[in-house]
Amino acid sequence: MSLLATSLTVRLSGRTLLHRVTFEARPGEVLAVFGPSGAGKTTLFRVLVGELAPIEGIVLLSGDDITRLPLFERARRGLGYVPQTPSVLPDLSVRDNLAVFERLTRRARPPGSPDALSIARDLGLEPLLDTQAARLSGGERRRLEITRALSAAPRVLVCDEPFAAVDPLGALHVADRLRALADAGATVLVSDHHVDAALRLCDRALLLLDGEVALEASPEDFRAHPLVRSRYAATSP
Ligand SMILES: Nc1ncnc2c1ncn2[C@@H]1O[C@H](COP(=O)(O)OP(=O)(O)OP(=O)(O)O)[C@@H](O)[C@H]1O
Repeated sequence: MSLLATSLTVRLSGRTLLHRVTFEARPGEVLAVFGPSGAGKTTLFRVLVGELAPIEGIVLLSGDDITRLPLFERARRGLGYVPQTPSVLPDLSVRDNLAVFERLTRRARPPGSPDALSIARDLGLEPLLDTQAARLSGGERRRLEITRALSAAPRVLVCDEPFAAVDPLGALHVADRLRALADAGATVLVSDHHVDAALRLCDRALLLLDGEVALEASPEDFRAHPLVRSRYAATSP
């Protein structure tokens, strides 16, 4: 499923947080959204998933206008979301967190899509299945949130900082899983300040500056672009 954003504009408390943001993310690809803190990445993702309404612009999912649909309705259509802020149920075990989410998001999963326990195993969570989520480290919690999102076999996955607090080896496993999801035909959006990991994973990269798309490029061109180097990251060649 493609995700098309056209001219998205968000204004809150008298400030313009997004201005005419337009891009398309296509099935089979990973699109990375980069930008300095405060550039508007989380704001953009919240608009895409239905947590925040734009004052202008539209979001199309596979050609359908979903701009006014609530988050749960978008989820039902196959739009998954890993928010930036913690979203586990702290009193439940890892296993029960996965089971509750599976019940909530039950929808026809494509044949052959991996189940929650096999994803949990791949992401190193197997020894923690009976641990209370409140006792997880930041990186372990992040891997649980990603496992949960992947277990719904989303057709579009919007992932806000998937590598946050995840150690380097864990980040490789997370990246492999996100790549596999895209290779199976899903559309994946990520935003993360782990620039190297995200650039290795993505097919295309956007740079958001002050709420506007300043650049759209291949990972190679993005890495070398003067605007990226001067305004965001001193990337290694
Ligand atoms: N509810 C709100 N009301 C007013 N301003 C807000 C609100 N939520 C966020 N902002 C502001 O919008 C701007 C963009 O925030 P956003 O969280 O989208 O940035 P970001 O690019 O995701 O940053 P980071 O990389 O630090 O996560 C920030 O300046 C933030 O202070």
